[in-house]
Amino acid sequence: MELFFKLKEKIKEKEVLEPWEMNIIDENAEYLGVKRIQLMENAGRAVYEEVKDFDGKIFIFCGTGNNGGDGFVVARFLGRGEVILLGKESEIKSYEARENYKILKNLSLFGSIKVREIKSAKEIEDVFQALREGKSLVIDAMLGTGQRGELKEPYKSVVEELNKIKRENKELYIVSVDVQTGNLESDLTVTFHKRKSINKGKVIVKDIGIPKEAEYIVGYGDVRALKLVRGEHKGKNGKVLIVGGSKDYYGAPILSGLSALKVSDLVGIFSVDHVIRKVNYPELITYSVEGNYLCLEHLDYLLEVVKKYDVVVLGNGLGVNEETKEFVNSLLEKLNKVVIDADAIKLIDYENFKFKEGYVFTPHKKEFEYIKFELDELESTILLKGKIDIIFNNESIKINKTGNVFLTKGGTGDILAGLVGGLLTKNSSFLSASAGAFIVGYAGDLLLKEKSIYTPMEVIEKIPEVFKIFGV
Ligand SMILES: NC(=O)C1=CN([C@@H]2O[C@H](COP(=O)(O)OP(=O)(O)OC[C@H]3O[C@@H](n4cnc5c(N)ncnc54)[C@H](O)[C@@H]3O)[C@@H](O)[C@H]2O)[C@@H](O)CC1
Ligand SMILES: [K+]
Repeated sequence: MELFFKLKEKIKEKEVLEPWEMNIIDENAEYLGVKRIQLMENAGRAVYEEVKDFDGKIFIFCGTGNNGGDGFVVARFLGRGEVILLGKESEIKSYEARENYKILKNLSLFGSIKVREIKSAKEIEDVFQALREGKSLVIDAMLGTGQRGELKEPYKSVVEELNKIKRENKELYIVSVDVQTGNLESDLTVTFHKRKSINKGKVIVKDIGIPKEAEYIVGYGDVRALKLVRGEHKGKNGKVLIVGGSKDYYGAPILSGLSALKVSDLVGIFSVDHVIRKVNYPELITYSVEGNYLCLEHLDYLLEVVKKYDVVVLGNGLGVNEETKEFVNSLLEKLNKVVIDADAIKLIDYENFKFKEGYVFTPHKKEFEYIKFELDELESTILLKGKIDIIFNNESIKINKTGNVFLTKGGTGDILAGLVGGLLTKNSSFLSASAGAFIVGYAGDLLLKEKSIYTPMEVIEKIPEVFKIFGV
């Protein structure tokens, strides 16, 4: 942890977050044990505090996601107003939002709070009419950080109509919860934790009890943020080429390859024939060259093969010969997306090396000492493996605490490198490294609950279960 604190001090804290980054932080706050319903309560209350003195009509427009959930809480605190749910109760997505909606329905018996469910904007012409005249407040709890792409109906028409009315009636105030829905022209946005990149106009940032630590821990938020196609639609993931192995080591590249297969459509292994002869998995495509170690004379063929792949995983079982060193350095000059593991880390000529953004280094403590870098120029991501893994680059840093002592055995590093390679085909270096470390550690933790000893192959076979647990 000492190194983590040292690095963290030098990496500038983010002032503004992308919506997807905030989604990860929300989920990782939950991973740390902060209940989502607590955060929703605080979020709703924070908005209420800003609007409680309003003395006109109040309409609370709520979506079926958690932004809508915040809106339900605002309504409860206000104790009055008309809640318009853009959808049906059965479409409310989370347990937390549903619970808060149920409360409103109970309260609506007493009449101060009204609740309506709509399918289309046409059904609330009377509401729009009421908004055209006199003083009123609209709480926009339609969509939050989960909104993607163009607005769909009924959101699109509701936002268009509200914008139109807003231009006609100067006494209509619109307050957005967390972020504006689409291009809604709100007067104020009350956002949570930190400012979001999509916030526009006047913004107030409110603390809702998300701990700062949630920004620095890897959790299932990272796993769920992955772009990864699973199940029957598989075929849209990437292609990974494992480059490693030598006359002395053949197991390492095979483990990397089998692990990469769990998240990729196609995995190839490029190695010396001694290794390729041992690959008896038909799922792995093989490219064989003569010799004991990979060296410069194999480079032209490799560069031809590489064209068919998205990511290279380089290093496992390569050996540390002088001729392999030239091979590694010449190869890296030509490649942009590479997981650099094991021996490759030791072979890089750091004096003449560019830390490209698409590189992920996966050293353990000893290998880490070889890497010579200036932190502010470090565009590549380093995943330093240990009891607690540290994942960092010049912009971000996190720690991962999944995993147990049995994962320090041979083989696990190869599995991690292969998995990160598979993820890197479609995801950023930092997210691939973070989620990869979490998944392999978690797979090991699941196994440890079942038995006292387990093998690397069992870790690989556990990977799909980890995805299933976290709904990926
Ligand atoms: N996750 C958490 O821990 C917390 C979340 N909070 C609130 O939850 C919000 C995020 O919640 P969600 O992730 O549920 O996201 P949203 O509330 O933004 O809802 C996302 C849903 O809306 C739909 N949608 C997405 N894009 C759309 C589009 N273009 N047109 C129409 N519908 C669209 C999709 O069905 C998607 O599932 C935050 O902005 C914040 O307000 C707060 O309650 C604080 C705690
Ligand atoms: K909103």
